[in-house]
Amino acid sequence: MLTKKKPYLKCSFPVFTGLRCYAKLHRHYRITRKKGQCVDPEGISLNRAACFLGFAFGCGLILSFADTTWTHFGWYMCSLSFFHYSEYLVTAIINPRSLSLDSFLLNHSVEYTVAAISSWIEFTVEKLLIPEMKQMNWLCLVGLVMVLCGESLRKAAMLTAGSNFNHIVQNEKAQSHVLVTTGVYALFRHPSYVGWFYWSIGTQIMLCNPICLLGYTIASWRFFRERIEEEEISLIHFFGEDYIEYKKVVFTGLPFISGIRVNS
Ligand SMILES: C[S@@+](CC[C@H](N)C(=O)[O-])C[C@H]1O[C@@H](n2cnc3c(N)ncnc32)[C@H](O)[C@@H]1O
Repeated sequence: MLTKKKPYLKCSFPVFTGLRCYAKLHRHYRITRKKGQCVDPEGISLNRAACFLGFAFGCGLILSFADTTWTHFGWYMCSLSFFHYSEYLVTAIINPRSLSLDSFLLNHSVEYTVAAISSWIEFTVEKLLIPEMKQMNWLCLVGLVMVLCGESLRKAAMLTAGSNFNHIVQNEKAQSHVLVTTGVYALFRHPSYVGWFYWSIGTQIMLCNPICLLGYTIASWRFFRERIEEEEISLIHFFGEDYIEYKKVVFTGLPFISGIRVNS
């Protein structure tokens, strides 16, 4: 008799592939060390990070399609792992010279890690105590749309800025650095920050996490306000009048953030 395959079993492919890659890599690393050969720690860490993200994405897919009440957490796992993986991938396309393990943005800051862990704790505690709170499908869908739009805007900004985009704000102008004012940069002065801001809030709406939603909104708003001011000092220093003119006509894109004040 033919038995129907469970749909979520199809999604287990990335999980097993991720695990197999990780195991192979670990074996290779042990053998190389045993033989006293030179190992490339950065390369090993890169592969580990990529395998880990593939594994997390696969687990997220399984949860999303399985018959469970953890579906929205599955969406969240897919969004988070895709975001970090694609940060590395797009950096590899636009600015390979700056590519490193940090391009995954996994070790962004202690605050970022604490924020992520807090959201997992809030989700689990509320799910156990008030399970119906986590079943507001329409709200989770709003969060998912915010995540998808935020992600697309951020990646569009990175692709538009090309080699002028760097995860580390530059204080010295490279010869090749030019001012970008087209595409999504004609809509917002800081499109990648706008995308990241709404993406991070969207993840908490998707998880129906009221405490983290408030915390994420305040913390990321403050973070981007400071970062934009710092970045604009450098940009004015690099591009002078051209940036001041650009600043006059294009809004930052973030609510109540106007960037550095310029006395004219
Ligand atoms: C992480 S990227 C963020 C770019 C921009 N703030 C955004 O949100 O899309 C930071 C780097 O982009 C550069 N940058 C920011 N705006 C730029 C623009 N309009 N044209 C060229 N480079 C820019 C800065 O010099 C900095 O090194």
